[in-house]
Amino acid sequence: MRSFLIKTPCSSANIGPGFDVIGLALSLHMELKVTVDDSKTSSELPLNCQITYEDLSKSTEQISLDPEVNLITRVALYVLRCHNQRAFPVETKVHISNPIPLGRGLGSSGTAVVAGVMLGNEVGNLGLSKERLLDYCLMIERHPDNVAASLFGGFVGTYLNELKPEDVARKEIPLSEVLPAPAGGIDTGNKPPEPPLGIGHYRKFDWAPEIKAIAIIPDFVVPTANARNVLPQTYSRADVVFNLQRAALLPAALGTSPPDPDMIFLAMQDRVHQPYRKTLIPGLTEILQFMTPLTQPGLLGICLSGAGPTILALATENFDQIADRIIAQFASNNITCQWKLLEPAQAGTTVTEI
Ligand SMILES: Nc1ncnc2c1ncn2[C@@H]1O[C@H](COP(=O)(O)OP(=O)(O)O)[C@@H](O)[C@H]1O
Ligand SMILES: N[C@@H](CCOP(=O)(O)O)C(=O)O
Repeated sequence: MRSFLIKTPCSSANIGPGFDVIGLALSLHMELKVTVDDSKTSSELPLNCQITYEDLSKSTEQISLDPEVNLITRVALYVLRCHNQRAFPVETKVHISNPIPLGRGLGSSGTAVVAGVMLGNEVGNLGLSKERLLDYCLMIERHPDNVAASLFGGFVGTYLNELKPEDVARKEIPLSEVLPAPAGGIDTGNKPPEPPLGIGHYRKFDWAPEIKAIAIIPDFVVPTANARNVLPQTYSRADVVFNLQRAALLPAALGTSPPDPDMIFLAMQDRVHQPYRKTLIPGLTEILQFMTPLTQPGLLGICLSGAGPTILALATENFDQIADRIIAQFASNNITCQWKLLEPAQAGTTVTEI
């Protein structure tokens, strides 16, 4: 019998100008308690796997307990099947405790994908490195900012490699072939497409220890796919240059101690995704405009977290007042919120024997 714990932090992607590039792992962790009972020789469980789910975030969405449907186990099966293992080992039990709210811009799906690749790697005894597991994540999540933060931890800058034409084609295989629709318990025997080597890479940046992250989480869902559909296909040169200037400053601004509020506030401005997502998030325009380090002592910068609707405010003090002002702005649009004071989660995803 083997028992182990997989702990994966949530993420806040983009941090203003770093759309699909910059990510920050935060101290809200999903945990998977896994047991593999190898004293048994066969199992009645579908795909030899039993899932239990503890929702600590009070989300309204029901998470499937079918291992062929649940995102975490589906991703684990993808990794296993790439290595000629068709099902979980007899007999696998996975208990998921999840405090990360779903569809709010705190990387719940990226966290699930990262936990899933880790689960496949561990139960299959595959011995894949985290760097290789990032390739598997990218076959599913497609942008590296949130998954790299959840996998490696901390404040990261990410990029995708220029791949050879045949590898580009493999990387762009439709998601329906990577994670095929559930086959109703019937094993189709198909081997899924393996990721090309070295799709995605990351670099960790410093983070000034004084800086804390306030996450203001509205009580409504914005699916990331919808928030990507409202973005334009092309941008003006002026808007691209505006974001490049700020993204180049951001790591130095957030890594320097003591933090310079004016520099950070400027470095967190964005013209690539936030202006377009305002249509999905009532009050976002006002929230991004009405608070500055001058009007709000302690505030350093403010942005949309991931694809939203969560707002991320970085600050050194007066956390309650900053959160209260943002919550009041949402309340004027009849939207209620919860908020959390978080810190960077430097360790990323960990596996501990228990
Ligand atoms: N722990 C989980 N287990 C299974 N599915 C999950 C889990 N977390 C997220 N998901 C799936 O991901 C969806 C949310 O993904 P997405 O729209 O990208 O929002 P987010 O900004 O939270 O990542 C959920 O609706 C759910 O289908
Ligand atoms: N760069 C992506 C990040 C999505 O993050 P999530 O937390 O909303 O899943 C984007 O902005 O679309």
